[in-house]
Amino acid sequence: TYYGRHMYSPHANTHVPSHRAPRRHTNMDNQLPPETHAPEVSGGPEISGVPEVSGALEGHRPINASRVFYGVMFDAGSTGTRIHIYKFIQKDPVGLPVLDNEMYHAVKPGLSAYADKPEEGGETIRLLLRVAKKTIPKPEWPHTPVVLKATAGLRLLPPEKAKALLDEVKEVFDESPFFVPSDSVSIMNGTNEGILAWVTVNFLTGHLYAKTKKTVGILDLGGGSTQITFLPKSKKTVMTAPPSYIARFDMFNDTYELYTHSYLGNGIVAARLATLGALGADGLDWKVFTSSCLPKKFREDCTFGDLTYKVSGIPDGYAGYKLCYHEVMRVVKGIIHQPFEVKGNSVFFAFSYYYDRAVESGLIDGTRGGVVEVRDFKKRAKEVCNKMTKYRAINPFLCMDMTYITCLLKEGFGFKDSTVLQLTKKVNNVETSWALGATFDHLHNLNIH
Ligand SMILES: Nc1nc2c(ncn2[C@@H]2O[C@H](COP(=O)(O)OP(=O)(O)O)[C@@H](O)[C@H]2O)c(=O)[nH]1
Repeated sequence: TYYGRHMYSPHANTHVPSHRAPRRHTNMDNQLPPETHAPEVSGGPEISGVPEVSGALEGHRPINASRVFYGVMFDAGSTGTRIHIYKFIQKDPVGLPVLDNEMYHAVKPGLSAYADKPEEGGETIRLLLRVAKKTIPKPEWPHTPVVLKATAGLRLLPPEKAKALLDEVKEVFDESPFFVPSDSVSIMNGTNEGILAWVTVNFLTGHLYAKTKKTVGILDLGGGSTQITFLPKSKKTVMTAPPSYIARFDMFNDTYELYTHSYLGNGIVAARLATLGALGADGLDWKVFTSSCLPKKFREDCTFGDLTYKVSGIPDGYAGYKLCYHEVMRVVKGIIHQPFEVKGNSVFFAFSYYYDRAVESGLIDGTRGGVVEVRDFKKRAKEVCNKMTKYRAINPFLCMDMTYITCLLKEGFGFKDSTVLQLTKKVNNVETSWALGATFDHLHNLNIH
């Protein structure tokens, strides 16, 4: 539970009147369910978004009663679809709600695998909505917003196929008993994906309340794209970054200026195919794509998005870390921008596939996560690549993935060997993902510009 420390606000309830109303944003959905849609609270603290909900309920509930409400966020990723059901408690009508807990469930493959059969894709959403029905009490269904945001998988599909999938999801939502805001189903842009994951992690770690402006950076490695986001300490980082890598947004009465970028095609699965020279290639029916990053006798069909590729090791050639590093470089060199200050001593939280691969290779414990340095990924990558048969049963791509992660961190972002990575799946039992930040955005008017 998140009483006290995990309030929305850096000031908690007592300082609420010092809040000005966050500016209403234009680019993201922000509506309240029908019965709870309140007029601006007049005379009270000027807060828009969630606190209005409580204002609306004053008429038919005792003023001091705690109210519980829910938010449902779907993460339609390239490798899977996940549902996050958040339960919030509104302790008093004018105070800020508190995140009580999260229910999480995931299915594979992702929506993009259903590019040619959207109805079947919609079925996976129906399945996940059943989890929401089991978790959320029936009387709350009509007040509970359901929102789906898609990431790299749908960004990479031809627009008409992506649209057919989103239309199907919207139909499934409309048939459900939940509240469906307009624009409830969309493809999220990479900048928001980075910002919202940063918001989640800094909220859960308590950095958003501390007035110190001390925050942590985040590294998110998906199947199709990868994101880096941090609050620059040095003006030079901002000045030397490509302008589109600097994003400003308002939250809790503060304006933040973040360095953030999402590299489409640099997620771990897309990077595998690019390393193999298979992304964008023709002749997929007959070509076999080979790599020295794979066990020599390995051969498999790999599906990503709506395409299938034949891949294999090099049966009578060499395999190992050095050759593999050379191969993965083609996915990194000249593509990834090195921010000025990552050579410093900042701490980054790394999750998603950074976490999964660290577990598979034995770098960290699968339940507790852990702290590693960039050099640990490199050392373990070498071990995995030089003992491919040992790790083959766990994951035949482990050498390629670990080598890619090492290359991305060092050659790509330019991290030092000694840079500390906090590998985290959950903070206080809540998943580290952009989904919580996106739910806040929906409920609370983050203003991203
Ligand atoms: N534990 C956990 N893992 C997540 C969550 N969201 C995404 N992931 C992980 O993120 C990785 C896949 O990213 P995905 O969304 O498919 O790729 P993208 O489309 O490129 O962003 C996998 O390692 C997932 O297990 C989450 O909420 N919790």
